[in-house]
Amino acid sequence: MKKNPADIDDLRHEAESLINFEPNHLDADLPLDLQTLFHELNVHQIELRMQNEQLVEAQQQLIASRNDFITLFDLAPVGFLRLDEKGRILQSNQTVQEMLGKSHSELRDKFLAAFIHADDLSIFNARYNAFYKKPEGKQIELRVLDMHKKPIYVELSGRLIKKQAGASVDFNHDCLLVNIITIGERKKMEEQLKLAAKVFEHSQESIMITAPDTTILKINFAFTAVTGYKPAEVIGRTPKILSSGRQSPEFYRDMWQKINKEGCWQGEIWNRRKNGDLYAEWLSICRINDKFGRVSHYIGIFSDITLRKLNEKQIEQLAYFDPLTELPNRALLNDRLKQGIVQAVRHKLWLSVFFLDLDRFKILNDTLGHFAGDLLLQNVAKRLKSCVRESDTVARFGGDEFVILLTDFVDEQSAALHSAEIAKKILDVLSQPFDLSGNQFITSTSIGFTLFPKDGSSVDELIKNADAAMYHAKASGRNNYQYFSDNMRSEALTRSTLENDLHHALPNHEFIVYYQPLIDLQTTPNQIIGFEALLRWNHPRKGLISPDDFIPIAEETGMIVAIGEWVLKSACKQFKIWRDQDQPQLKKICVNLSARQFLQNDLVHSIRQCLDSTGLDARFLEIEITETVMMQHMSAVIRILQQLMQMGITVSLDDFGTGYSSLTYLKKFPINSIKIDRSFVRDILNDPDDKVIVHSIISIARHMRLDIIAEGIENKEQATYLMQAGCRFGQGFLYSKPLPADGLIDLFPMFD
Ligand SMILES: Nc1nc2c(ncn2[C@@H]2O[C@H](COP(=O)(O)O[C@H]3[C@@H](O)[C@H](n4cnc5c(=O)[nH]c(N)nc54)O[C@@H]3COP(=O)(O)O)[C@@H](O)[C@H]2O)c(=O)[nH]1
Repeated sequence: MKKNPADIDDLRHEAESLINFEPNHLDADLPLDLQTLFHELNVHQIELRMQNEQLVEAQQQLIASRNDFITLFDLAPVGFLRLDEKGRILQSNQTVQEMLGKSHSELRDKFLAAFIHADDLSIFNARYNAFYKKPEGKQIELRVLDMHKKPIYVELSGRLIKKQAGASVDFNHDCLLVNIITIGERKKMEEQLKLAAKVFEHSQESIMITAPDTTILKINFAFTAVTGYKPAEVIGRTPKILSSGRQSPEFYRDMWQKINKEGCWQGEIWNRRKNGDLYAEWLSICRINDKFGRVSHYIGIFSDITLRKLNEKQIEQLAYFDPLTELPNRALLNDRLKQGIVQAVRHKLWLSVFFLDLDRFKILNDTLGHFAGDLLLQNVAKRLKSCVRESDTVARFGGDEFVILLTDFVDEQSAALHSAEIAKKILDVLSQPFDLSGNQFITSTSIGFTLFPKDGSSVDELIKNADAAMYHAKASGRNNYQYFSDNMRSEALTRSTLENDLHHALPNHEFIVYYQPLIDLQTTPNQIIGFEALLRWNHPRKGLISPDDFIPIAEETGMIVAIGEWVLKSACKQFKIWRDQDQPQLKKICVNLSARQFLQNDLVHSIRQCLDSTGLDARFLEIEITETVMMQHMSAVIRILQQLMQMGITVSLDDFGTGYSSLTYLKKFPINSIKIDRSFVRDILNDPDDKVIVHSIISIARHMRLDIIAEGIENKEQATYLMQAGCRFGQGFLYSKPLPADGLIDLFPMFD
């Protein structure tokens, strides 16, 4: 029976009182020996009883602690297995049993291998022996299978238990106590960390991780590739090592303010590589907080955008700058003008727009070549820039045309005054000789300028008006400047109305082709050998408009291509009708082609198509071109003319004598006839110069075996003179004004 602590204390007191026994207290009847013996017996008995009580107590404690241990062993949050040398399970705790979904008896004497995932068995088998013998410091990671054969990641660690002397059957031999913990979460974390590490290392973006004080803790490969710095060279230092000095302290202050306020910042930054080169990076910096909301790290991620920036710059350069002169081109000029207008409106300021055209630039190009022409344009660009402020814009508008934008004038008077001064300066500077690779060249320029807001409110209007003023400068003898006037405004208005109306003329069938007969002067009576097709515009409000008034607009706007095609087709069709009316003396129909038509890609193809569709034989068609057309696009024109000639078409050179009239050109160009301009015919009877010119032209043409046609013959005397001078063909009011096709029938007997 278990004594409670109070009983034990009683006994202990009883024993102590006996131990302290003194003989004079004992029963005097008993001999002293006996009394002593009796006393000792009592003491002994009490001691025995005490020992027994203590033993019982110790046994009870042992059982309790064994039970406690078993509870602890079973319910420990980690699994325990006792394995023998072969890996057989000797004992398992409840945690393992629950993990594997097996009872103790189902596990007992089974090999642990039976519960391991097939793919991990080889690891276990290969390592168990060594693990058993010396488990210290070793772990085996593998997957065991639960009751549903689902793999669970576990880590085994162990301790060898040597057999104990006097141990129970279970422990009378060596065994391995294996500790099993599930590591599924840890594995997941490890996988994620591995993945993150791989992403970090192999990222194309450069990454740098810093401590809260911006000390660099880690960088990746891409960081080294971009900056040239290896980890050992930057870890422990701050990103200042990359600083280029290009960003201001305010820039960095704003950047850090944003990071600390919003958590992230991104933007473009210029830094310096280890080799000293500057580079541009697109950088994002993010603040990483710990669970208490304090900064734990900063992560900087950047990519090198230097090449992209260079490309962008080149593209921008190409898109907005003229490659030859490096001046802003039309697109940038438009942009600057728009901005200038906005600013001027906002601050009530005035602008001035100059339009410049070099005088006789084409002559230089043709005489000294394109290289010299390019050099001149480059030098002109430099000189123009030297005449204005840095904030003004000098742009190349195209060819030999420049536009200058002057800004920030406080009122009209100062704008007009300064513009006039600058115009004079430009005229002076550009009239100084240019040294073009050793060749001295003198040029001049014609300038027109216009003011905002007085003379125009839009970019187009301002340029158009400045251009109109420039034309007036040219017309006033070149090498001067003109300020856009109200007269010019009404001219510009008329022009823009006409341009607008011209767009509708073709679809509204407002064009008519007139024909002027070509006469053989040497036949009696003079025979009509063909016609020149001359376009008329029957404007709905203004009536008949001369081609001189609308052909230049059609040229500039490009409408001439469609209009020219229509004229060609109408003329060919009409001439075919006349030919089919049994008129064998009709040998040619002449059609004027303008410069712009020569620039279209498929001119030859379109002429061929026209002949095919009208059925007119190519030998009846004559193309008229002016010297100006020939000069502007020389090689292209020669090529096209050759192709036309191969088709059987003839070519005549119109307005001869009014342009450059270089004899070299005459030799170069494939032509069949020359037309003497009517300005020489008009005064031929009275003006000795005109006589000389006409005689010279006829003589040249004869030598070159070219036909000669004199234009603008208005009286018989002129006709007789020309005929006697050797001119075979002519046209003019003497014979007929240009008329519509049906008007010609009544005039000439051959049509009867
Ligand atoms: N690209 C194209 N140009 C064309 C076309 N149609 C005409 N034009 C060109 O327009 C210019 C003006 O032509 P137009 O007003 O028709 O004048 C022609 C004649 O009317 C005029 N002429 C003819 N005889 C006389 C005369 O005795 N006296 C006098 N004062 N004028 C006369 O000459 C013009 C013919 O010019 P040309 O072409 O040089 O032979 C003119 O340059 C036309 O070329 C077209 O469809 N496309």
